[in-house]
Amino acid sequence: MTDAALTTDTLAVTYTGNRRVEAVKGVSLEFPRNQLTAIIGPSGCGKSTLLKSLNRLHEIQPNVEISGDVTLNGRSVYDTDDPIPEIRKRIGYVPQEPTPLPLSIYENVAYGLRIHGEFESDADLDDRVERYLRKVNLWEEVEDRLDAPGAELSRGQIQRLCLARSLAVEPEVLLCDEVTSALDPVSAETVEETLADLKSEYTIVMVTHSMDQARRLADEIVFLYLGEVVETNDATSFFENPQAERTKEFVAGHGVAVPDDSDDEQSEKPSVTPEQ
Ligand SMILES: Nc1ncnc2c1ncn2[C@@H]1O[C@H](COP(=O)(O)OP(=O)(O)OP(=O)(O)O)[C@@H](O)[C@H]1O
Repeated sequence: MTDAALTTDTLAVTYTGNRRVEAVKGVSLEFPRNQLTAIIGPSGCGKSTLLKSLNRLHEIQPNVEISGDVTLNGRSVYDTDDPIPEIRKRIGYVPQEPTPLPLSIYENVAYGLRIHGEFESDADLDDRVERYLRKVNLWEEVEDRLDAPGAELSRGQIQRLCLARSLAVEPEVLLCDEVTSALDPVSAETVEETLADLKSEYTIVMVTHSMDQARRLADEIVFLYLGEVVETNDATSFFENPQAERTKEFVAGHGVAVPDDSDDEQSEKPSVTPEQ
């Protein structure tokens, strides 16, 4: 049986604004411990919505309904009295856009540790900041300018700084939402190399548009289509021996886009009904 750090049980997410959109439709998944799982699928299939619902990040926007559950190391993420910041500490999130805090390089990493009071002395804080900058392969590039603003770094360096900030509070799971797609190819490669180094030590769930990146990095693949899981498998089996017809088409590079609403009334798209 899989040793799963994170599981979902018939998790469903519906946007209830001007129109109802069933973005994630009753998804049950297991994310294995200390492995990198890539969530892939065509644009609009619900990848980001699924990722954000894993640590309740979607709750920062109005008009979202959720049912089902997420379990982190045996404890419900939804049916709990734990404060949401505590949940998001245990399940970290790195967004697509590299976003430094308006603080120094050092303080960007120290930030969460200071908030959660998780250091014993200044020397301990220094050690932790260095440890996590090393983990993301950034220490040697910044050790002589730790007091400089984080925003002065290159975008690839900032994204690694954001990874260090997330890792410093020792999350049980790390969510990565297209973390290389806003970067130039060289920066994207350095961030990808960092994820490759981290993945045996952390449970990582990553959304990516890049099949090549999923092939290079992922241990496990979840293929979503129209808010449902079409296929999930270890990466080698998924790419070399896809089972579902939809997966075969997707892997072969076909059927990539969810049809546009305006093209065809009968076309497949996330279930949308007008607001009552
Ligand atoms: N805040 C929102 N309000 C209403 N509908 C939304 C909202 N966010 C996403 N959606 C809809 O939910 C569906 C899933 O969107 P989501 O962003 O999760 O897909 P995705 O697979 O991550 O897309 P992409 O690959 O383009 O980033 C889409 O139909 C989208 O239009």
